[in-house]
Amino acid sequence: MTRTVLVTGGAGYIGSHVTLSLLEAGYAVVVLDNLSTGRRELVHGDATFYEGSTGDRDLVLKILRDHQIEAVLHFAASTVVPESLADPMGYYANNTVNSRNMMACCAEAGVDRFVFSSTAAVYGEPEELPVTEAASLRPISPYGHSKLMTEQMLTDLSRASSLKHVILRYFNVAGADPEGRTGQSTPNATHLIKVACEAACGKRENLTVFGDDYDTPDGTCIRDYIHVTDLAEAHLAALRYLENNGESTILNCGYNRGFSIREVIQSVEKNTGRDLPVVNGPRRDGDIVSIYAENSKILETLGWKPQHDDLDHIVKTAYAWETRSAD
Ligand SMILES: NC(=O)c1ccc[n+]([C@@H]2O[C@H](COP(=O)([O-])OP(=O)(O)OC[C@H]3O[C@@H](n4cnc5c(N)ncnc54)[C@H](O)[C@@H]3O)[C@@H](O)[C@H]2O)c1
Ligand SMILES: O=c1ccn([C@@H]2O[C@H](COP(=O)(O)OP(=O)(O)O[C@H]3O[C@H](CO)[C@@H](O)[C@H](O)[C@H]3O)[C@@H](O)[C@H]2O)c(=O)[nH]1
Repeated sequence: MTRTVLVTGGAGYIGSHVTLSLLEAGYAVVVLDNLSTGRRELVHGDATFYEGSTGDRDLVLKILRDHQIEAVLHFAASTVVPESLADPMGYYANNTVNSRNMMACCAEAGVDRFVFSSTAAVYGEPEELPVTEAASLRPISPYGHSKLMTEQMLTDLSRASSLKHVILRYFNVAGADPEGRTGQSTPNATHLIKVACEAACGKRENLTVFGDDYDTPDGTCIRDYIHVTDLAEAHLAALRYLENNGESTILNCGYNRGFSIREVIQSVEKNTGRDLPVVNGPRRDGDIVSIYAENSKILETLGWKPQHDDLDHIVKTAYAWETRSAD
């Protein structure tokens, strides 16, 4: 029997990749997206699409019941760290309050598998690297807090009900489907690799490095860039884990290593053959200096086997998408 899953945020960057993987694996997919940053054309033709909000209780309950949804993969969110500093109430409304609605609807409709898109931002500045799931949780942005509050609600609900969850803490997601079927088309994107690829193909005048006086080897911030296709496979593995009665758990999604902004720029220049117009700017508020994932827990728990752990490959697939998409 075909299993049907609900993907919130399925018109977005990561949700559209996971939808592809789910369809390929034989799931039926329903997408709920309000198109605030997502694109209608990124919703796969074989998925059923609802334009609407995760905060709309009646709509969410109707979808869960009409489609006999077995699991929810909850991507829909506001995702930009600096934007969250300027608009904290908006971030708590969309990321925390609307996520509460999704969980409450699942409890009411008897949907008891929930995969949640959390973030490395819940750790704040780590005391030790690589960072494990057991590290202190001290977010430094409203975005990180809004996600941590959702993690807490989910943990409490799972204790009090039959719901089981996998919380995936993504590190910096980048790249695009190697077959070019989907990619990142977020308007006014702020993500480093996306912005660098836009600059490389002349869609932006330059790339500003936000701070080069940090206490790191080359003075710029360090992140763990994970290929979006590997992340999509982690979601499939998480779903299967819950189907096999796995216990609720929290897992880092990253590669155990970090790259500085300068290293990313070098990779973009090498793989695009373009000199990037780079400008040195001031530090950006809310930035963590250095963070990368300890990933042994996800490898052991889900049997996840990353296939795309290579910065040059990540950059090449991101650039290939950038040069074929008009936006
Ligand atoms: N991109 C990253 O590096 C990264 C890292 C860590 C965590 N995440 C998390 O992954 C998830 C997906 O991020 P993304 O990079 O694909 O961003 P995205 O902006 O491309 O996708 C988010 C999608 O959610 C939709 N959406 C937002 N609010 C909604 C609402 N109330 N109702 C219905 N739809 C709504 C948007 O229209 C969009 O399609 C988010 O939860 C984000 O916090 C992303
Ligand atoms: O034009 C740019 C864009 C970014 N950066 C820097 O590059 C690093 C990475 O920034 P960015 O790509 O914006 O990612 P983060 O702020 O680390 O946040 C991303 O990664 C988090 C997980 O680590 C997710 O939760 C967020 O949703 C996602 O936006 C930071 O030091 C930025 O200051 C620049 O110097 N110039």
